[in-house]
Amino acid sequence: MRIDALSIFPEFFEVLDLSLIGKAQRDGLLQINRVQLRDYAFDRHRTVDDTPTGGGAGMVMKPEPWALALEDVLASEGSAARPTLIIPTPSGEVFTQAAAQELAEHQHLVFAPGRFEGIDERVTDWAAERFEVRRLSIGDYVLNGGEVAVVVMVEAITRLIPGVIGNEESLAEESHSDGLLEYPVYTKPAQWRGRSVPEVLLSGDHAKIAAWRQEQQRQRTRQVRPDLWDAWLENHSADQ
Ligand SMILES: Nc1ccc2ncsc2c1
Repeated sequence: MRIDALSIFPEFFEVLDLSLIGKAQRDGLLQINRVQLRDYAFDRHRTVDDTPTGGGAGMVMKPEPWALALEDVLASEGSAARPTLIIPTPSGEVFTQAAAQELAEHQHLVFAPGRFEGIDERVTDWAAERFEVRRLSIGDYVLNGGEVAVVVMVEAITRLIPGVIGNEESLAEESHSDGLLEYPVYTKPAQWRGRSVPEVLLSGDHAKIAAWRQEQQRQRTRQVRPDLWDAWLENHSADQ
């Protein structure tokens, strides 16, 4: 997979050179290009924003630097396939594990995180003629920009690429991978500050342990995320 991450603060993406995502790049499973948007602003101050047309507070990101940067990405695109342009925005569809799993199948993802009050809307319309455009939100709260959302989405997506995390089996048992929250985990010592590991986990009975873990997932999901629990029940009504 190739990823292009465009921003006026590309330093945010240096964290992706760490740990498993960094190793995946070194192993050739992944290529992440960081692009400085200001390299596509050619006035003396390399301006990327301007006042909102129609008035209002703050500043809006100018369209031209984005179009020039995205055209360079397209020019360097090796395959005939249209790259997927992900615009992180609080007004987008919610990014979920299902979205991460779908996007992990794509060969080329381009991220265009805005700052200020957002990017001139015409960039989205222009890009839709050249990319598959997805406007995605990581949740309902206020951020100063989309760069941290890019880091969240890149980690969630790229960890699903075969070979990126050593233990592929663990993927199947994680929160949201099967629609349920994950079960509680324990390790040694069996007794810690007066607290014991659940007996069943010491039984060696793998069937009992699996059943206990499944029940823990269901209880935790029902208590903490009734929305997920209702969806899970709907999808598993035949099992009940
Ligand atoms: N404020 C805010 C909230 C969610 C979100 N997702 C992608 S960019 C963004 C910005």
